[in-house]
Amino acid sequence: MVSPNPVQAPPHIHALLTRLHQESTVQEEALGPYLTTTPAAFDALMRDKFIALDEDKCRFTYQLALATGARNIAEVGTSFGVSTIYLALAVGRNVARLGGEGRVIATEKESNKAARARAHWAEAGDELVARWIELREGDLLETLRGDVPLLDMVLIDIWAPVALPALKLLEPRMREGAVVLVDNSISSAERYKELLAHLRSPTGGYTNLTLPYSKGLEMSVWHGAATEG
Ligand SMILES: C[S@@+](CC[C@H](N)C(=O)[O-])C[C@H]1O[C@@H](n2cnc3c(N)ncnc32)[C@H](O)[C@@H]1O
Repeated sequence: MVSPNPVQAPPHIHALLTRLHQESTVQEEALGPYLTTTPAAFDALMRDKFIALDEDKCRFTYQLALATGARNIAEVGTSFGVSTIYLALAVGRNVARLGGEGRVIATEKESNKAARARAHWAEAGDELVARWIELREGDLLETLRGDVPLLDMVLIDIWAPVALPALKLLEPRMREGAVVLVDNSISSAERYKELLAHLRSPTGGYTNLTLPYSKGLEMSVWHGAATEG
């Protein structure tokens, strides 16, 4: 028996998510292994690509956000905003259940991608999705420097060189027990090796597990202490 979709949302949001995942999958299959010479060439190649988090991983992320009551989530790498929709749906439900405030801090450096993401969130609707998202446009190593609430969850779905610096930037704002998810921790283990070494170090402040999704999904729990500010 196939497991039902855990995501609770009206039909137009399910239709949107199905369409966006399909577009992303078709693009990635056409892309093949992407080897480019320079970071600039890589950025140019990726400027019109989704590279969305896989649908099953998005559903897991949504479930995890509900289970942990996550109300403040940082998304490191937003692109056209697919995984963001799942995070926003979960944050909205958690705020309705637990009270208080909550938001998904989304991050995207490409302005065309940020515009497409905003259009997708508008299509999903303000009530359930758009109102829960604060998109920070620009290099996230700058945009995440200030005004970060105490975080319950961090989703890292980003080009490898930015991943560890982004996590280190956010660690002082992560609550004890915050969950960090990193996509492609098996397939990109070499590119992510510094990040994974940090997450897996016995003295790094995390307990860590590699989830056996296609290409891997790293799930780490932070046991360090957030600092004020
Ligand atoms: C793998 S995609 C994110 C996919 C998204 N999580 C989803 O499921 O739809 C990574 C995105 O991070 C963006 N990015 C890469 N480096 C960045 C940086 N330094 N600051 C902000 N965004 C960056 C890229 O432009 C790209 O759109």
